[in-house]
Amino acid sequence: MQLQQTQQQILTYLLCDACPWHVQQRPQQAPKAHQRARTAHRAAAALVCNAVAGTATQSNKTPPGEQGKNQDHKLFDEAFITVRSGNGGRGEVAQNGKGKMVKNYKYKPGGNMSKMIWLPNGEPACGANGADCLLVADEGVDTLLHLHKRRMFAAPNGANGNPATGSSGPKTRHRGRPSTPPVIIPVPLGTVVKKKGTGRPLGELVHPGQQLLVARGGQGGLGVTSPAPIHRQHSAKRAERNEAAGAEDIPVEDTNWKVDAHGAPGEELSLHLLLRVVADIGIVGLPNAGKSSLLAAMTRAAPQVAAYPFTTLMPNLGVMGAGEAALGDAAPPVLVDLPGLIEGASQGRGLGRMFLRHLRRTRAILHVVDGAAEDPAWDYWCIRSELQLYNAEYCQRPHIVALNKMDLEDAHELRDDIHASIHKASQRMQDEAGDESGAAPAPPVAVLDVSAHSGEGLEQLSAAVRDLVGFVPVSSLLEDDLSLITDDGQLDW
Ligand SMILES: Nc1nc2c(ncn2[C@@H]2O[C@H](COP(=O)(O)OP(=O)(O)OP(=O)(O)O)[C@@H](O)[C@H]2O)c(=O)[nH]1
Ligand SMILES: [Mg+2]
Repeated sequence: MQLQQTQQQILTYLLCDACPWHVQQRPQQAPKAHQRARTAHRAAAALVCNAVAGTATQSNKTPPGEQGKNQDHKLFDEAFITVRSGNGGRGEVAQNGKGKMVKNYKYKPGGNMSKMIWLPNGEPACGANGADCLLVADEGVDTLLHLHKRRMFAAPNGANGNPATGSSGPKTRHRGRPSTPPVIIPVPLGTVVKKKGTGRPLGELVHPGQQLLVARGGQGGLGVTSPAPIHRQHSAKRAERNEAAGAEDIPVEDTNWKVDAHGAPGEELSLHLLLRVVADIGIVGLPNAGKSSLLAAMTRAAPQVAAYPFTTLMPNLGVMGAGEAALGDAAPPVLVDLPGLIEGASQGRGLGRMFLRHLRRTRAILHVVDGAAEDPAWDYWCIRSELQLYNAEYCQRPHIVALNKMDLEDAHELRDDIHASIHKASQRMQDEAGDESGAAPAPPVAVLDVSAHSGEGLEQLSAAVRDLVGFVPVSSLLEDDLSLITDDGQLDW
């Protein structure tokens, strides 16, 4: 209280006319300069007050509550970058069609070879095409975070046709247009690329190794030869004739042939990249239900696990059966562990809406419920309602309920009751949706007792997940289903 009063007194003094600094900084003639000085003076006053109060001045850019916090979870699925492809290299400009006399390095005294030989000029060399900029779907990249560190990607220019004109490219001549290696920007699977500003979708990368050419390198210039000297003689003679006849000669110099040697410029554009994770199964549940623990137990993924809510802040991907012998022809199911959802998630509470959109490309859902919670059926109902509110289609996808932490005694004893109440909650949701004549949410395909710690029920769960993935026909997983870009070129977000 005392401190606040002192602060207030200092501020009042510094802003009043009695403050000598303030009076000095008040020139009568320049109102704008005075305004600037006054703003600076106020800032200085606030600084002094804060220094007296012992509080550090906080940057305006970061909200006070978020200082020092890791903001990766807000940035991982969106990035803005600028790409620039290389300019085409200059084509070689040969000065005349004649060759030149050069030393014959095979000459030997006493032999029948001449010391100098005539070397005809070769075809002038073309410039190389500028390098392209490509986005490539890379399985080793999970997020767009790396694109926040580097936002500008400029590809190198093509080499000039004539190595003597300072080009750093290939030194071979007359061998066609050499190519310049492209700049490759790795992005995670499921990245949608839009043009910044217009929002026009340029494409999306959903399959490993898929490439999207976002900026094409400029074409290299052509190798050209200057017009033969005879043409120059003609124009000189014409000028002489005109002069003798007293007519004005307008020299017409044809320089167009040089234009062909110029390389085309590259292009530059700004891109908006958005990520929607590509996975077969989305793992959802309340915080601390054991979603990450189950992912770690079922796959080789090593997500962070801790006994506090919101340990997971970004989706974690895991591949079931990675490294095991190939299971027939079917691709191993990919699981994505999403951050915990809470009541009101569909309205944006917790990390809600930020992550619910990552279920967009999943085929089925693994709903993890903490079996040792106070009311597991309510937990189940709460998350199902949020999914229904966010996107009713999510609730129509097939889902498995994994009752986790069944190694704990409380949960084990009540398992039958929990099963019954979960089925009841599911039935209630279907009835409610039926009353409102909306699309009915699907009942659970299976309710399984598991424990990520003891390993109980994990085999059955893995088998059920595989069956579930097989249950959605592979043909429906073709590009059309994964694509967020509709046939008329719009983004179905
Ligand atoms: N006893 C027991 N504890 C478990 C089991 N599975 C997870 N836990 C514990 O539950 C706590 C939460 O586990 P997490 O896997 O981090 O839970 P989560 O659902 O990913 O949590 P968030 O990422 O915060 O949403 C940790 O302390 C785990 O050790 C289980 O099967 N049995
Ligand atoms: Mg987690």
